[in-house]
Amino acid sequence: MPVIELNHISKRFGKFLAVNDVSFTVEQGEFFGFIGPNGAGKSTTMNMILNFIKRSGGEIKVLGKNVPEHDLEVKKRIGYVPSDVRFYPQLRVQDLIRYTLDFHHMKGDQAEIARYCDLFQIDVKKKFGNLSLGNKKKIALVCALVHHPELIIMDEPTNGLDPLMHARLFRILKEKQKQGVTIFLSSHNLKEVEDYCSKIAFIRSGKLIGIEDLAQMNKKVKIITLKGAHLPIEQMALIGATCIKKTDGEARFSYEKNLTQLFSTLSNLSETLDDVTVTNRDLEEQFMTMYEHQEGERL
Ligand SMILES: Nc1ncnc2c1ncn2[C@@H]1O[C@H](COP(=O)(O)OP(=O)(O)OP(=O)(O)O)[C@@H](O)[C@H]1O
Repeated sequence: MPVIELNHISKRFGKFLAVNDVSFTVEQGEFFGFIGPNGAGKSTTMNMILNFIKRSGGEIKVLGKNVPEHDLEVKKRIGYVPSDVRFYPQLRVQDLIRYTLDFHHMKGDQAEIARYCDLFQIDVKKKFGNLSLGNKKKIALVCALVHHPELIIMDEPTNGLDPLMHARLFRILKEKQKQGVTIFLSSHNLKEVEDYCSKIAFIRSGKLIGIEDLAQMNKKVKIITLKGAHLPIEQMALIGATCIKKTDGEARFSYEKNLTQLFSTLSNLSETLDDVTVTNRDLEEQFMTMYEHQEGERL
């Protein structure tokens, strides 16, 4: 069952088209990544999914319900972690957690809350305004979890978290996913997206430029590195090498075709090469390939 359905959604700020005809679907239980460079339209898209801002066009369904018609009903079933966490600074953490539960008309599972606070090393007596950036983020994470949401939407959730807290957060998220919770993660930390997401949507200048199944994506494209005094760049380009980068004594390129042809060409050149390595393309390579040469880049 789809948990998020975006159909040709767009958002204009005056004349500026921040999100342009974006459509995709997130299925129940998926760990879904949403990535793109700064200003690509990620937060704007999430703000429309959450009905924090009105869309200019298109249709949105969350948990099978039309947004904004079922706004409150849908919001009660979502946990949200904003990139910039803002709560009333005078409130103590324990009160923030209580107010979150009140909003959801829930008492909350005290043992579970204690476990989260313990895992994230949270002092519930402290005032929110006195917390560090990472500790503020942890409060937002706990508030996004305590009401047992069916969908968790996170905008840069690990910004400010130390590596231990980072690992603990993803342990909790994996547990949630096993229970059938859907996780929508927008992050510039490509390693975490690669480690945890199974599907990724790529956005650029407001437009969706691809949706990839991560397991397929990484196997499909190989990254080849050649070392040697005379590098056969022209021959490689002729047999289908792309994104060729050459530095002194080293050439690196992407290769999507049949490896047999590559290896047979390289074996004829073996005397001029010192080393050849073949690896699966990782998400960072994919990101660089997709975004390095943006046409009409907007700033
Ligand atoms: N309220 C607004 N008024 C005018 N322009 C806006 C508004 N909100 C966002 N924008 C613009 O829309 C574009 C998309 O912004 P958005 O915050 O969605 O990007 P993002 O992909 O989340 O970027 P980042 O990775 O830097 O957080 C940007 O050019 C931004 O300046």
